[in-house]
Amino acid sequence: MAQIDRLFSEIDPDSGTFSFDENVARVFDDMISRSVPLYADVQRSVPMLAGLLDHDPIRVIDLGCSTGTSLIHLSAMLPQRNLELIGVDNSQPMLDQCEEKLESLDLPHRIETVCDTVQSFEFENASVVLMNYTLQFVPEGDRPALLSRIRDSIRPGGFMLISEKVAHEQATMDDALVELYFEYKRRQGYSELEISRKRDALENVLIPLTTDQNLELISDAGFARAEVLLKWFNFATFLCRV
Ligand SMILES: Nc1ncnc2c1ncn2[C@@H]1O[C@H](C[S@+](CC[C@H]([NH3+])C(=O)[O-])CC(=O)[O-])[C@@H](O)[C@H]1O
Ligand SMILES: O=C(O)C(=O)Cc1ccccc1
Repeated sequence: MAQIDRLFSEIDPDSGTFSFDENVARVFDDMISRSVPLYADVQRSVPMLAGLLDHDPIRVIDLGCSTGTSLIHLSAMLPQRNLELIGVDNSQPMLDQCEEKLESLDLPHRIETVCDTVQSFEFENASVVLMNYTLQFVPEGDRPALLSRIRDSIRPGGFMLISEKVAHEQATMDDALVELYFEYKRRQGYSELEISRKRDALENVLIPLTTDQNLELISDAGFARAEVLLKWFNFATFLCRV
């Protein structure tokens, strides 16, 4: 079980730049569910959308799988389907938490995890590629080639589901959306100190693009259709079909 996220609550001279280390991994499930609006809805949408496919097997690659939440949902919600579930993450501490969760559950499918970067991991024949809140951590210059590789790996009928924190092209509107997001975090029990320290730690680590920039990248990668499936102020989920 993830511990309560109090990572940024005390002044700690060691913590500067955000990274997916042991300290983050230990609290990650609590951190992401309290920090990402619509997170539970995105997770629920994964088996709903994958379950619509007539692929057999349904092969799902989760890029930036963290503690395996989406893959676990898929297995639990689609017990009768033939699923191949593969999670990729370059943080071993996150994958250790994932393994711990998998050991405590009795799931109907095997979930394979791979410690690698999404830029170098090679995969093919995917029904579904998930990339929820992960592209924002990939250097901007690497994003076009990664999206093209994902596009080329997806079988006819399949899709990519991608969620991102998004920026607004207009600075005043962007400031307003960020303030609304900080209000959301206050309602989730985070203090001013925790909010501002995490904002500083994420600077130059989490680099959001605008909704239109993301749609353009997705289209340039060769996806036939992309639509905004869910949106909460500065968070968006894109359904991208081949
Ligand atoms: N280049 C990279 N290569 C591989 N993994 C990476 C890379 N950069 C970051 N990661 C990994 O991407 C994950 C991002 S979290 C995803 C949540 C999950 N999808 C969820 O739906 O619960 C989102 C967040 O923390 O905001 C972390 O586990 C990183 O280690
Ligand atoms: O907390 C934030 O500011 C976020 O953008 C969400 C988040 C969630 C988990 C790790 C990093 C960022």
